[in-house]
Amino acid sequence: MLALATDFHERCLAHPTLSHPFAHGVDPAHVPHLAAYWGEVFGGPPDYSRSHGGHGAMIRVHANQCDEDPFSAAFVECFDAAVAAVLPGDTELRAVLGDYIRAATAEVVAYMPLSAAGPGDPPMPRWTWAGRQGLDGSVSTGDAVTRTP
Ligand code: HEM
Repeated sequence: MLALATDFHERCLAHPTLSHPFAHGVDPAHVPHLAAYWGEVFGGPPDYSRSHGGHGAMIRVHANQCDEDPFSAAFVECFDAAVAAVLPGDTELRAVLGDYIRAATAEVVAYMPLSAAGPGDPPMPRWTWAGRQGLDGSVSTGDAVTRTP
């Protein structure tokens, strides 16, 4: 997760669209925070929830920033490229990570408008080989349910 977050963040800083939100200067702990967040989403220890306020805090970092979304496509593009550069060339892994980042980006962007209501205290999303895991343990993301857990 640290390797993925490091590669991904370098791509964001180098991207003509994504460099702007980071131009004010970035917390040096951003990459480890991102790695901890993704680690928790993919079944690792709940470090981000314990130490950084959980999913709601992550959403709030991005909330009420702007009414337009110039970022989603670039964010997904950088993530897909980082996955290809850092993780094994496994088709199923790439597919489920691709599903994940598109869903996660859509959620973050939904809170970006200046007038958007806050997220409250949502649970950390959990993703497995079978896609997003529901609070009741069910899974749901289109064809992802056919994958071997
Ligand atoms: C949609 C485009 C997005 C943009 C432009 C964006 C930009 C940013 C920026 C500027 C920061 C603050 C960095 C700092 O100063 O420390 C940040 C923090 C963060 N972002 Fe994003 N982000 C986006 C989407 C996402 C998504 C989809 C996720 C999760 C999948 C995410 C996870 C995080 C996390 C975990 C942090 C660190 C928060 C902390 O320090 O606790 N971001 N993001």
